[in-house]
Amino acid sequence: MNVEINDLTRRFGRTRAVDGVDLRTGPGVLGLLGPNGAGKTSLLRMIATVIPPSSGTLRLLERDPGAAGPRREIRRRLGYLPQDLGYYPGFTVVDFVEYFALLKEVPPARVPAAVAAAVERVGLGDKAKSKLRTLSGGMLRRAGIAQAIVNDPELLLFDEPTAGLDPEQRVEFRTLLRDLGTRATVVVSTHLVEDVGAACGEVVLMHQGRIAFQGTPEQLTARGEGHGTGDAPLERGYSAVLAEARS
Ligand SMILES: Nc1ncnc2c1ncn2[C@@H]1O[C@H](COP(=O)(O)OP(=O)(O)OP(=O)(O)O)[C@@H](O)[C@H]1O
Repeated sequence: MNVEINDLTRRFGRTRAVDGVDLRTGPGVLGLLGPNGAGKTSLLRMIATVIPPSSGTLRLLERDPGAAGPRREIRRRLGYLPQDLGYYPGFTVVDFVEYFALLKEVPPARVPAAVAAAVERVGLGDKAKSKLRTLSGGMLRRAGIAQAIVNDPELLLFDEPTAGLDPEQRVEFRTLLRDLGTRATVVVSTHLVEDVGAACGEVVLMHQGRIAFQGTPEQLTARGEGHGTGDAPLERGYSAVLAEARS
């Protein structure tokens, strides 16, 4: 199992952003759904080793991120696209992705090819030498995806990766997700249930810091049959589960 989480809780003052979550997952694409404030970002940040849990246990890539040595190794082998990634405006796309490759300790001799491959994979080959300040929001998001995949990670965490992408790019990104999920564990937080239907083998729906549903997209769809509101079957499943969690 690449991710093993037991009774994980993260508090911010009196708020329990994540409240007793259990989750185990191996290779494949896992979609993380839930309304604003459900705890998706907080859960991803703990898995990304950016914030520690308040309580509970977390094992990543068979290692304990609470200890400095294993945490460093986990960080070398993971990729993370946060919701609001900072960009140095004067960097080119290549400078930016290369910077992350070096942070992740990709062997220097392999960096140029790894950077070129990541930039191509997100469709930014023709913008490789462009300064970040000249890119559109969607292109910046793709540069962010490139930095997350540059080290060929075994654990990939995307926080709302399709926000700002145009429809064609979103479709291409879903193809990339499916491809990445054949080898890595990919956890993707999104508000777009279409992303989940198209790219995820498994879905977790969070509500108030807890897991309200875990299963396949088909199982979530089944929860909406006959009730639930929404234009698409998955949306009806989503709303039916949330309505039940709130009642
Ligand atoms: N650094 C923080 N300090 C204080 N409260 C926080 C912090 N981060 C998150 N929270 C709170 O924790 C709860 C969960 O937030 P989180 O960002 O994890 O949810 P989310 O599901 O990612 O939401 P969204 O869909 O809006 O991105 C919210 O009530 C939020 O206000």
